[in-house]
Amino acid sequence: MTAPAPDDKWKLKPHPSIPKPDKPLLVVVLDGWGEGTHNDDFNAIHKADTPCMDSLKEGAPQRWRLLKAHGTAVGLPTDDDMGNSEVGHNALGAGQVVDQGARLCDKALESHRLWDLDGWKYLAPAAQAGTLHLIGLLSDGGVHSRYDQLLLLLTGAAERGAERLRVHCLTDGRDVEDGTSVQYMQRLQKDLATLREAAGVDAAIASGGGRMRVTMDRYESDWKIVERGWDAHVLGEAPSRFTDPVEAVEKLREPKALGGKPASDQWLEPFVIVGKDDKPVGPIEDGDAVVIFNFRADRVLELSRAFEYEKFDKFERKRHPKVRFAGLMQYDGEEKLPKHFLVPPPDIERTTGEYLARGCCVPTYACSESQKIGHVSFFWNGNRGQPFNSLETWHEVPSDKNIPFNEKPEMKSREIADLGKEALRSGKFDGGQVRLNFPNPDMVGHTGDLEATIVACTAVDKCVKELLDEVEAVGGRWLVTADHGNAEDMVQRDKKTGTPLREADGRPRPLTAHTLNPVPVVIGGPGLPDSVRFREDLPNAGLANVGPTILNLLGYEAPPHMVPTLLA
Ligand SMILES: O=C(O)[C@H](O)COP(=O)(O)O
Ligand SMILES: [Mn+2]
Ligand SMILES: [Mn+2]
Repeated sequence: MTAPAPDDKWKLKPHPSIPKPDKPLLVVVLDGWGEGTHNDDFNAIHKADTPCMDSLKEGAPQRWRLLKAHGTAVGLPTDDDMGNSEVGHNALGAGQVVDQGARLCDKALESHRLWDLDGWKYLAPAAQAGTLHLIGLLSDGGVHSRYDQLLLLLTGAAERGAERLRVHCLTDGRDVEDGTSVQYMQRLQKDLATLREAAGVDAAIASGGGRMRVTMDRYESDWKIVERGWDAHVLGEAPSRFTDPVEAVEKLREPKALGGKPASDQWLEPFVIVGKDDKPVGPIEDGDAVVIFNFRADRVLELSRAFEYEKFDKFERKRHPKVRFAGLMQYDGEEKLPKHFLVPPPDIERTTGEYLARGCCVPTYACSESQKIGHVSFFWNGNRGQPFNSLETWHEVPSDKNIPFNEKPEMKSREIADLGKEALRSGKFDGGQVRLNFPNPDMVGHTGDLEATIVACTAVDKCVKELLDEVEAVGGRWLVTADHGNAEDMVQRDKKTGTPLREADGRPRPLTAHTLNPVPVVIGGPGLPDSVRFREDLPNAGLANVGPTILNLLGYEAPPHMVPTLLA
């Protein structure tokens, strides 16, 4: 295939002092690798064997620094919001801080503008004549959804003629403390009772299940997860049927064996709520309205396809109701999926990837395993599901299916490292970028299993060492960073003192969620002129500053709309 010709619109000026490399720039994202404030037994990175990352931190202080990876630095509503992969990779790749989904939805709900937009106007007739179904993650995590937004959607719809409302809840335990599914169900039951009372509507919880087992798969890692959700939410079919949603999660959490651990909220089996007549209270029927109330794309794109497309072969839908379907946001702007949405998504334009592909015409190789391939491609390129052109190669290593990743903490890090080394050696990406994401610190961190996360961080550090050695051998350059914290803090702590919190029996209370900690960024490589180092006048730099820095490391000046480079 002939290489695309440079498009003048996307050309970048050569960097005044950093020559274009004739070898690749390696970019490594260690997913969930934060810089902890507590170097104690619950900091899996501190406890892991990490000679490579330690040496990078000690070796070249002018080429190692911390970056903000949470809150407003990555476009989230407040600085109490933890970072996450979506906003993190968006910022890294775009070199800009954009208002992210959570914030855009907050604004549209607070101003009531949401109800005047096309998305609601499309849903309204079906919401008023039929049942309005809301499907999404039930928690305050603020990573995929947020409880208060669900409540505003319910009350707003009821005020605008929706008389029958059904909520299909995925339980969390990943972005919030495990076990809180019970409280969230109780809270929703109470709020729905108030809504029934105040607005005289018929509102109820209709189905649910654990987010890692039901509905919220991503990057087509395991369509069975979506199928379980389809059966429960749409068909009203699940192995477990309950009349009471709180009892449902309590029972499904019960330890399998006497004295065993309760089941994680993340992995609860699907359930359907039935009435006294033992019939499901809220299957989805022709003429209904359906809205997914997650604002984040990756874990609801597959369910969206199942609702949106006549032609569908990923699992047997058995019945495909004719509904008016919308997302809280549009989850893929290129695929226009879903066609209808309540709030316009973040508008992430003129990203580093587009300049490099269309104007500089340098090659990019992006690789990770299924669980994070979309992070280094889709999110990195500003929520675009296709490469900009043939200069971009996206390579997915299939992840293990349907296992809690603490059972195999090395995940596919070995394969990713080997593919990265091959790409570096191949010559195919000279002058361009070899970009890798290692999911381990995050995916294993989310299980709350401290020992497994220590193994995960040790494995990843070894991979980084091998990759940097390969860059040394080929004479390239490298940048290593992360997208948010997770593994560096594996225990819930007293907010004031930082003391680890414990259960009644003294066991530490695991922290499965991301953190608000900064992340490291470090540069180097034999191809980098000795004069290149980090500037000291950007104390509040964040992930977005990595974007222009990557362009500089590739020998280009960054375009003026991006945030400042990290380089002096
Ligand atoms: O989707 C998930 O796995 C978590 O909610 C967020 O994790 P990520 O932002 O690291 O993907
Ligand atoms: Mn992440
Ligand atoms: Mn995560």
